[in-house]
Amino acid sequence: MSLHVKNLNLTVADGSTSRTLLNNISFDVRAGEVVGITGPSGSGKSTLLGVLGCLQRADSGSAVLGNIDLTAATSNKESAALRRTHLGIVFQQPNLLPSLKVLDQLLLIPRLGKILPPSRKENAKNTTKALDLLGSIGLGDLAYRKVGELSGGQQARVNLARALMNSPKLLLVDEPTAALDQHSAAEVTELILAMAHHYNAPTLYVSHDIEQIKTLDRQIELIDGRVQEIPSALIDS
Ligand SMILES: Nc1ncnc2c1ncn2[C@@H]1O[C@H](COP(=O)(O)OP(=O)(O)OP(=O)(O)O)[C@@H](O)[C@H]1O
Repeated sequence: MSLHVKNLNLTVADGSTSRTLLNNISFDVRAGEVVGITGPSGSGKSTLLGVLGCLQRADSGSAVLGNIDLTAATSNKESAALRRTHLGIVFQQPNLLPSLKVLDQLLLIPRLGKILPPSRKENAKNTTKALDLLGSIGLGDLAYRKVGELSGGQQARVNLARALMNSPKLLLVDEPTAALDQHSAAEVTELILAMAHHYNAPTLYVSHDIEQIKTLDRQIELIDGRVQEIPSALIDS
């Protein structure tokens, strides 16, 4: 399914005046397409991801994923349910639990929002899924290692695998490579592209790292909360 963002606006109070963070933002992302979002610091990139990730509400406009309106949630509970069922979010700070094994870190995801522990059958199914996922991102051998013992690049992969545990229909990625060297950054970006294509999930990838952004399917620039789309010919030059 594709993402259609239409006329998103968000203005917040800023002392005695107000500040427009999102200014009539409209764009589409096709299923499986990875769109890089660049722009100066403070231009609204993380705010946009926050609105699409149901972490923040826009004042007006819509973001429709397939036939699901991500901006329609009216309570935190509804927003959390949308995130659990439809969204994969990769934050810059993974906030992984260092003492947990990699596999157990992933198995926390299907438990979110549930009171009862999973049945034996559910647990077996989730474990198979998590191990498959870890295998597909090159961490199969580390499933039983503690997260805190992994390198930064490996933790970034766990962060991605965790976001994919619910087979998201939209993937939102905020500065996934900021703490990585160029080699690890390129590997993580390649994986994000591969996974977005594999899950056919429209993906937004916010970054200041122009080397990584250049490898994505398309690029959008935000300036003062407004979209400026860059034609691919310019990205190549
Ligand atoms: N709730 C809020 N109230 C007031 N100002 C806010 C609020 N949320 C964000 N801002 C401000 O809005 C601007 C946009 O923030 P945002 O984090 O979206 O920018 P960004 O483009 O992601 O920046 P960076 O590249 O530095 O991460 C910033 O100046 C920020 O301080």
